[in-house]
Amino acid sequence: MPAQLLSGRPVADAVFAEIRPRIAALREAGHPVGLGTLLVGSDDASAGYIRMKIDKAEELGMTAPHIHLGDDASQAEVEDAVRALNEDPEVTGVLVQHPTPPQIDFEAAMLRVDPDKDVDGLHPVNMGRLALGMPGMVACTPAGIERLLAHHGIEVSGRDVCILGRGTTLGRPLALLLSQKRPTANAAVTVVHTGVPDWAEHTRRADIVIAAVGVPGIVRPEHVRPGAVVVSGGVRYAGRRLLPDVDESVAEVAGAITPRIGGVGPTTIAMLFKNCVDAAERLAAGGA
Ligand SMILES: Nc1nc(=O)c2c([nH]1)NC[C@@H]1CN(c3ccc(C(=O)N[C@@H](CCC(=O)O)C(=O)O)cc3)C=[N+]21
Repeated sequence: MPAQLLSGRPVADAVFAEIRPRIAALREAGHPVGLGTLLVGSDDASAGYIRMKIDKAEELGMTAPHIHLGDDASQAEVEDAVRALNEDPEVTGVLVQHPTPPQIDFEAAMLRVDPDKDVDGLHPVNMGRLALGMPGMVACTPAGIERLLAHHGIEVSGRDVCILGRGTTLGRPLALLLSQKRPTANAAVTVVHTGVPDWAEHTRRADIVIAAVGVPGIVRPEHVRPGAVVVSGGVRYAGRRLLPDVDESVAEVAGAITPRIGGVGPTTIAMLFKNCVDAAERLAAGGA
């Protein structure tokens, strides 16, 4: 039986349908809803992603102030730009596009983002809120994956979820998120990584395998139990071609699997905008 395809597009559409009226209501009441983006350097792929986010923001009726600094920007210039976005009342969400040029300390720049405008959910304050189960901005790719599984009716609660990778943008926050006590989470989460040579022993036991590595094709059919749910979350690009962590042949054994294109990616973008609208509503209500 062919694997059920876990498309991210209908999930993203559902999120957009949910936030459109909320954006309209904010605008009608005279409140700003804006995604402020900062791009440092001239990487083509990054410029393309930023363009896509700005176009989507405008299509949703949001403003999208943008700051673009050159390849040779200094740390001080980057942090000044972050401060300008933080202080701009039109900006309710701030995004610093990753990666930045080598002379820039991305984490130090992230620390300067106002946690209540941190739509990427990557600021240590928001990571801390996630770890403590406090309300706050959740990183977009993990939030999108929880939503994707819920949308497609994949039961997560009480089941064995194995996450491959412990990176700060995906594996680490996803493990925190899916172990929270909520109906669409509540899982028995295992995290495997480069320190676990027999990682396949763990993935083979899991009901749900989530790859969050960024190593193309690392997950192969022999690494998953027949019928398991497989989510390909890691992104690596060769030029503009997306190379997923999960090899295409896994579809022959999986019970359900994300497609190479139109899987986790669209849900990530949708959650970015949902975070931005959540932030705008909190700011409109007079603080976080
Ligand atoms: N501060 C920051 N936040 C980010 O969220 C962030 C970032 N920096 N830097 C770059 C990565 C990459 N990223 C993508 C999100 C969605 C798709 C996406 O929707 N891709 C489509 C198209 C795939 C294709 O045709 O290549 C898909 O998966 O179907 C791709 C890439 C967000 N990133």
